[in-house]
Amino acid sequence: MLIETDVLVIGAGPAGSSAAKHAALNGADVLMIEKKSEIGAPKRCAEGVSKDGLIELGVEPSSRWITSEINGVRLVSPNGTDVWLTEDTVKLPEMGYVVERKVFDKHMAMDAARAGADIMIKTLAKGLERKDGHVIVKAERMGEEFDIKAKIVIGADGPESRVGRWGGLKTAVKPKDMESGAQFEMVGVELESDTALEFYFGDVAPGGYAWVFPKGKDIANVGLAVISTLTEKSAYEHLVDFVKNCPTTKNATAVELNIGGDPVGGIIKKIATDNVMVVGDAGGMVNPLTGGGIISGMQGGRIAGQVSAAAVKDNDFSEKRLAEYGKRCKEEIGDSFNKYMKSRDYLESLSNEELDSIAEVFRETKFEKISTSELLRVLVKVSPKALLKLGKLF
Ligand SMILES: Cc1cc2nc3c(=O)[nH]c(=O)nc-3n(C[C@H](O)[C@H](O)[C@H](O)COP(=O)(O)OP(=O)(O)OC[C@H]3O[C@@H](n4cnc5c(N)ncnc54)[C@H](O)[C@@H]3O)c2cc1C
Repeated sequence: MLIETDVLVIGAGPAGSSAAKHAALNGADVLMIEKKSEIGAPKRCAEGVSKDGLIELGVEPSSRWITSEINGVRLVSPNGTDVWLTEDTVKLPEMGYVVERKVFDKHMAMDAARAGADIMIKTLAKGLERKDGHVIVKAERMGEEFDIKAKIVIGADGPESRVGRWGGLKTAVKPKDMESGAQFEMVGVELESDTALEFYFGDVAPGGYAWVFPKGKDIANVGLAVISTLTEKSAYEHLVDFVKNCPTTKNATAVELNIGGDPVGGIIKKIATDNVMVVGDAGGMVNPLTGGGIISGMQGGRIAGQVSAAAVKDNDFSEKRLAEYGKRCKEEIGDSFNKYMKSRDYLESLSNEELDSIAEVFRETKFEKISTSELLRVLVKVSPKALLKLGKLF
């Protein structure tokens, strides 16, 4: 069997669905394939998304996939000192809603289908080759093997992406830039507030942080991410210790376990070549500080969809034509990642004691509104290296 299409999207996560939707809206014939039988499940995500991000993407919030609305954060230092900030005081990425990914992802795939994209579930891409200016992708569904001929392939196949590599892109992520995440969805969580995201810093999660994201009165995603080169223990072992020792979770029960990688090294240098583009986690479109990649992946997907459809109209699928995609991703997403990368380096350099002193000072400070320069002024008071590491950002 041979299926022909203009644009083939491999992977129906948020980035893939966004790419498929925008390629279809811009006139391309689009097929999206997904290896799993249920789009969005199992999740590998704490499910936090920003309201502003959804608005910017034109996605209407829906009670079908919102589990809780968030209006603040609780930041907890290693000795338990906590700082509460509300959304009126500070704008934080990934703050707005905690969603149900298995409903959210399906909703985004439905949007792509409504825009005109075809979807094949339970369909695995196994490899690709270029032939006569096109790409032939080997695929398998329910034991049947077949070929898909496409003008452009968009690899939206997540953190363990193989599509880019098949197409000749260097998508491998260095271990120091790959966070390992482990998370329980838990019930019986004794939340201080069911409208605030909780973040825990320090040795609980070397190179990352631990989180409690509420999904109901006593339900939450409780997880953490670590950089494996900075710790002897696995993310799962850190998580078990965290849950046992954290007052919020020590009496809670897990009903789901999620394990997954999160590439936090920024967008890979080259994200498009002849006939092939990568998007979302596959292209490193993850906020290096927070590890959040839903919104940025969807933004990348929108650009990939628009550029691929325009390239189809021009009948030009060359690396040169698709370079517009890399350029726009850098301008619209990548440049903002640089400051998050520096903030992550700074955070990583702080000892437990320094984190505790910063938390103490923040607790005492009455912030009207935290501007970045105000934040730096307070940080420099307690941690002079803040100026060194972050000074040029503000
Ligand atoms: C523990 C953890 C917590 C996180 N928390 C957050 C958070 O709170 N907020 C946030 O914004 N981000 C979070 N992230 C990151 C977020 O989950 C990802 O950035 C996001 O899912 C990326 O979307 P994507 O579409 O690029 O990839 P994915 O969502 O991974 O989708 C890729 C899809 O491709 C499919 N696929 C793969 N290979 C093939 C193949 N060969 N053929 C067919 N289909 C294939 C997969 O089955 C999958 O459905 C977290 C990540 C982790 C690990």
